[in-house]
Amino acid sequence: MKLHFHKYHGTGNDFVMIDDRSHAFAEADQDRIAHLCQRRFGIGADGLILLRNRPDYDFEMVYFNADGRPSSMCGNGGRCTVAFASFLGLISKRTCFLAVDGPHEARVEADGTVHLRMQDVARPKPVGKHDTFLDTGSPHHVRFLPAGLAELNVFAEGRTLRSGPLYGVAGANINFVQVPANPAEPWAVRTYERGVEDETLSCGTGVTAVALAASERGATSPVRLSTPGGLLEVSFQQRGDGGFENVWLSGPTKQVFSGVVSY
Ligand SMILES: N[C@@H](CCC[C@H](N)C(=O)O)C(=O)O
Repeated sequence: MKLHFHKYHGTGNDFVMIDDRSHAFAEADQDRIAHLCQRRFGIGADGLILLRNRPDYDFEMVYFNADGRPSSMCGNGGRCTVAFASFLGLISKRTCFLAVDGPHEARVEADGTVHLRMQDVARPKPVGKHDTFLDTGSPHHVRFLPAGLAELNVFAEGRTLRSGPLYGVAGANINFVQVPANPAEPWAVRTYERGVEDETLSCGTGVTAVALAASERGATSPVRLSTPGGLLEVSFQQRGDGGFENVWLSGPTKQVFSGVVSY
């Protein structure tokens, strides 16, 4: 059998994108999804996304991590799926689609910039002097560092925290942030992603968590965040109960190539 696919990235977080409006893709075959995401034996990606028809919405996004398992929300993947829907001619500038964490509004610009509305987020939960937990559609641990982000072994430190007693078997994504001298400057972020089990170049729900947590350390909306894969921006409003609403994640998307794979 032959599978047509497109490859997208959002600030270096890359995805195999499949037009599955016919619902023909065998999503239960997790070994196959993992194989397609392998960087040497497959196409190579941090995750695989199915774009499907969904009554009452423009489309549905179904997300799998590189390990082949379905997971929680992927912010960069959501932005790339909006760009893909625009490429397919399913939407014009504005859309409302369904993802695993509920409905999302989004806007796409002619240059591929996508603005994605995230779900409201509950008040950050401190889990240490420099550490906070937030669920921005996916679970995120945020660790603030005074310095040394560039030299940090994100793989080793992230893997230890991800599988530690705080998060159990389900685990969490681990974000390391360097506090800028001026809170208006970009906040530098590196993320260890569960389900990829490695550092990725960028994580959308991760930078969203960082921006909201950084607001308790002097950052004001919109917060700019620099990842190894590029710049993202998060805007938001804080609620009276310490949670956040009207949360938007914005940044570039790119279709890298298209192809056909035999399996
Ligand atoms: N890269 C994503 C997050 C994808 C989900 C994550 N790996 C998990 O399983 O929690 C993003 O851009 O948000």
